[in-house]
Amino acid sequence: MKEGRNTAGALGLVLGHPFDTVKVRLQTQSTYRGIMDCIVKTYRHESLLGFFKGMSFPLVSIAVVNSVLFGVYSNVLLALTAMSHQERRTQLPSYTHVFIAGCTGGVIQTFFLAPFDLIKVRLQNQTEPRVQPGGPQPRYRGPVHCAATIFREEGPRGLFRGAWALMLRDTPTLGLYFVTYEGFCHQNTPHGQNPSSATVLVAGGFAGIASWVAATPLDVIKSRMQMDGLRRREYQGVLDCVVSSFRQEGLRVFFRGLTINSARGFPVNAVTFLSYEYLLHSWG
Ligand SMILES: CN(C)C(=N)NCCC[C@H](N)C(=O)O
Repeated sequence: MKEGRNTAGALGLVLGHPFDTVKVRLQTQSTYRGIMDCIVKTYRHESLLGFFKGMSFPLVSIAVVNSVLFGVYSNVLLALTAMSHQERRTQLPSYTHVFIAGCTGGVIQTFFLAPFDLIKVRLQNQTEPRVQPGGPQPRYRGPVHCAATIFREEGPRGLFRGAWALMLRDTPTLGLYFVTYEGFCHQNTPHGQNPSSATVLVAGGFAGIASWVAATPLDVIKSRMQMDGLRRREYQGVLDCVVSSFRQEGLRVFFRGLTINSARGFPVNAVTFLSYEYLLHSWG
C-alpha cells in the first residue's frame, strides 16, 4: 500500500517535471517568447530528454521533503490545539493555528529542499543536447557532479544559494496551502466524518493552485537567485533581484510561470494530500 502511494507521488513528479522545466527556463532565460516557443525549442534542440533534466534528485528527495513538511505541520498543529487528527475532524482548529503550523512547516522544509532544488534548477537550465563526443559539454555532467562543482566553486554556502528566496516563497504560501486544504475539506464533509477521497483530491488540488498562484512572484526570484553566481554575480540579494527584475521587465516578470505552476499544482497536490490522509489513517 505504502509502495503504491510512493509510486503515485513519484509518478506525479515524473509527469509534472517537463512542465517544471519549461517554467524554470521561462523564469530565468530571455530567449523564449512563451510556453509553446520554449517547448518547441527544447524538443528540437534536446529531444524529449531535455524536459526531464534535473529530475533524479527531486525523485529521491521528495519522500523526505514531504515527510518534513507534513510531519512538522501535524506536530505543530497538535502542539497548538492539543487535539489529535481524529479530534480535529469534529472540531476544526482555528485558521490561525492551521496557518502558523503550515508556515512553520515551510520554514523547516527549506533547509531540506534548498540544495536539491538548486541542483534541479541548475540542471534544468542546461540547454546542451545529449553529450556527444566532440560536441558541446554541459557545465554539469549530472546531479552529483553538479553538487560537487557548486561545492568546489561556490563553497558549502553555495549549495544554499536562493534559500532565502525559497523560504520567503514557502513560508506564507504553505500557510495558505493548509488553510485552503482544511477549509475546503471542512466545508464539504459532513460533521464528524472523514473527508471522502474525492474531497481530499479536490481540496488538495485547490490548495496546490491557491498556493502556487501566491508563490509565483517569489518563485521567479528564487529561480533567478539560484542561477546567479554561475558565471558572474548579478544580484546583491533578494531585494536587488526583485528591483532589477522589475526595472528591466516590468510587473509581468513576477507572473512568469503562473499558468504552468497553477496547472501543475492541481494534480501534484491532489495526489500529495491523498497520500497524507492515507498515512494518517493507517497510523491511526
Ligand atoms: C506553493 N508551494 C511552495 C507549495 N505548495 N509547496 C508544497 C507542495 C509542493 C509540491 N511538491 C508541488 O510541487 O506542488
